[in-house]
Amino acid sequence: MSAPTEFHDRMLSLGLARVAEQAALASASLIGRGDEKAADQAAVNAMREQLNLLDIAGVVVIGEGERDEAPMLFIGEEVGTGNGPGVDIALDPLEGTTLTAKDMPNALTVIAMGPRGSMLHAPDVYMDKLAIGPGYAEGLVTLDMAPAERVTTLATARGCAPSDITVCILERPRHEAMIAEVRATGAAIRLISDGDVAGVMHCAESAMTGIDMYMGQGGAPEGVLAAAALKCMGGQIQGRLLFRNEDEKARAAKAGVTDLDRIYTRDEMVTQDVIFAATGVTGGTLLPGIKREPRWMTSETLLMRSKTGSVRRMQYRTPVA
Ligand SMILES: O=P(O)(O)OC[C@H]1O[C@](O)(COP(=O)(O)O)[C@@H](O)[C@@H]1O
Ligand SMILES: [Mn+2]
Repeated sequence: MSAPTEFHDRMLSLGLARVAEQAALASASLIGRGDEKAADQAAVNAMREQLNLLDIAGVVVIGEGERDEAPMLFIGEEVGTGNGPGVDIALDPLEGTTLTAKDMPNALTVIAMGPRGSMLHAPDVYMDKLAIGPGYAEGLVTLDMAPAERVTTLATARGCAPSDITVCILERPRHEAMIAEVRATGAAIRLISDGDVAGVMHCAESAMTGIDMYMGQGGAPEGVLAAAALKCMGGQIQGRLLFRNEDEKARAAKAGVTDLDRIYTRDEMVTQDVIFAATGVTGGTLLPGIKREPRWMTSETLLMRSKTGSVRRMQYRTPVA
């Protein structure tokens, strides 16, 4: 028998799915109610409660923020019973709080777990991201390329025209120039209002989602979570932290990040094998949302392991009390 402190990813994966599931079910009654904070809080509470049932000595490395701003699931919080392997946890209890409040597609609950030291301790700043799906040469497209070059390079590798490529981008004023440049190549753009973890994951399932590439600036924590997802699903992501002021640089220093200009690859953001779970809150391209019926609630969860590349879709149904 191996040591109890080893990271048993097979055994822990069902527990992780339960954490994502319960967070999603808890926020279900707040879908479309216009209250982002309440929806987020419900997911946070449920996620924390479930995490604390797991036999792990977990530390939140990507969480709700720093201790002084987040009372629960703050960065550095210890979770789990303490009886079990030491693990790092990255989570976003409700990725797409606004999507949930407005009942718009692709809100997810997201959690990843790996051995201690397996994930980049990204501070809560922005990150410039670029992602493509599996099957391409490593480093085919890079953040150093201009947006148009990324598109034409991907099209050439795929043997298609740029007009056959669809790029997913967050609709923000800061992306106006990027959007114009990508459009000038002839490529299509799927603009999303929120939810770039899902945006990146869409690249790994382009046949299902129609998305070939993701680019633009979003949350750094979401970048690490997306890297964990792609490590399981296949596909590439690069990220570069962005700092708007000295305070943000100080946060990076506090998190142990010293090289501020570095471009991180997927395997530099997530350096060891991880497990990843995401449950659909509102219905989307990758996952259906929570279904509420008079007697039942039903959820669907993607549960994935990077070690094997296995992807499970788990439907869960529970009676409504
Ligand atoms: O809204 P901003 O400041 O552009 O930030 C973008 C980030 O916010 C989100 O759209 C939503 O995140 P939350 O729902 O967790 O707040 C992320 O997917 C994305 O990375
Ligand atoms: Mn988020």
